[in-house]
Amino acid sequence: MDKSKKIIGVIGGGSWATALVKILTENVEKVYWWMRNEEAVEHISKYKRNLKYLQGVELKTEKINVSTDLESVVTSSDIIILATPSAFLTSLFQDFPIALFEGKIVFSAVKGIIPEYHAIPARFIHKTFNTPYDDIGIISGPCHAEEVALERLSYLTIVCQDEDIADEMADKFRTRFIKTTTSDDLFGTELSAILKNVYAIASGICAGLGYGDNFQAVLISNAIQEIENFIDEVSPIHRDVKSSAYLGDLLVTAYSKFSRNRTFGFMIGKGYSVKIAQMEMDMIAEGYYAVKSVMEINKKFNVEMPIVEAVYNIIYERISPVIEMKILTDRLS
Ligand SMILES: NC(=O)C1=CN([C@@H]2O[C@H](COP(=O)(O)OP(=O)(O)OC[C@H]3O[C@@H](n4cnc5c(N)ncnc54)[C@H](O)[C@@H]3O)[C@@H](O)[C@H]2O)C=CC1
Ligand SMILES: O=C(CO)COP(=O)(O)O
Repeated sequence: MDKSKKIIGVIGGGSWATALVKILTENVEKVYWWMRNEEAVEHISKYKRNLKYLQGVELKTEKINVSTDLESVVTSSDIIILATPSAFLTSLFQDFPIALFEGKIVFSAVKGIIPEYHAIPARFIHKTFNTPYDDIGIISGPCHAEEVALERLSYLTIVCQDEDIADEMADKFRTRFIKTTTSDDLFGTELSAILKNVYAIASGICAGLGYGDNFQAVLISNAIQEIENFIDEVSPIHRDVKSSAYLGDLLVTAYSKFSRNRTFGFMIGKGYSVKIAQMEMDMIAEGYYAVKSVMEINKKFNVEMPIVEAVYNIIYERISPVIEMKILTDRLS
């Protein structure tokens, strides 16, 4: 098939899916787009805007085929991009005729762990759709949907072990406000993108507790070391964690006012309960689920991860953030 003719389908109706559709319609003639909410579909068709997410973005609806029919979006597309929060993936595909995924390339833009299996999206895709790892890709940052909406210059890292597929997707996402780089580090990039959400929660908690910039710098320096130690242990290949997909994504999430994970952590640092913080945000902080799964996965690898442990203890063991962060300060260097 002519590379440029491959049709893309985006699965998800939130901010990130909306941003990805916006970018794609700069380059391609047709994008299929699935979302759950019929009202949101009608709103897009009528007003060219997503009802609840990135409402400021005027979408090129003449290029978008949006619907709530998941089977038809998958069937119509050659490349499927998953862009829902990780916690909804299992139920979404529970009764789906998996054979429809045969021969499809599947990308994940999800930065979370599927909680039921403690599985990263690449593994979920491989196991659920029988997609070979060479046909699985990752779209990573550093990139916040809100800045894409504003067309502020952003960089995406497109990851696939098959170099041709990575190049092809990088072409489709390159626009006047998006630069793209490629990588073949499927597992390392994905794990790093998941872990940085936990560190962004830690950063938010510390900011909420009143720790200053000096401490934040130490926290994030230690965080990138935890990331490096963990991903090198789980997926030992040569990589440079100073690259944007690792360190850059950590920095943007830990410091940006747009980060849901940081905001969630900030509220906890300010004394909100986990439940109230989640209700207040009305958006998903992936790190909430990820920290539990990382603790579980790490039982096998035994990497020293004091920041992950601190966030877990605060969120799941209900240990006071003041006490837990005080203990953490003695474990950082
Ligand atoms: N927003 C961003 O800047 C970026 C987000 N991501 C990742 O993209 C993924 C999606 O995040 P966002 O779009 O930002 O989330 P969001 O919080 O903006 O939207 C959540 C979406 O989940 C949907 N949803 C809620 N309950 C559902 C259910 N039971 N079943 C199916 N869908 C349900 C909502 O309708 C909405 O479409 C996450 O893994 C996130 O880490 C990755 C890079 C950037
Ligand atoms: O992954 C992101 C930026 O690269 C988005 O992070 P948040 O989910 O914390 O907003």
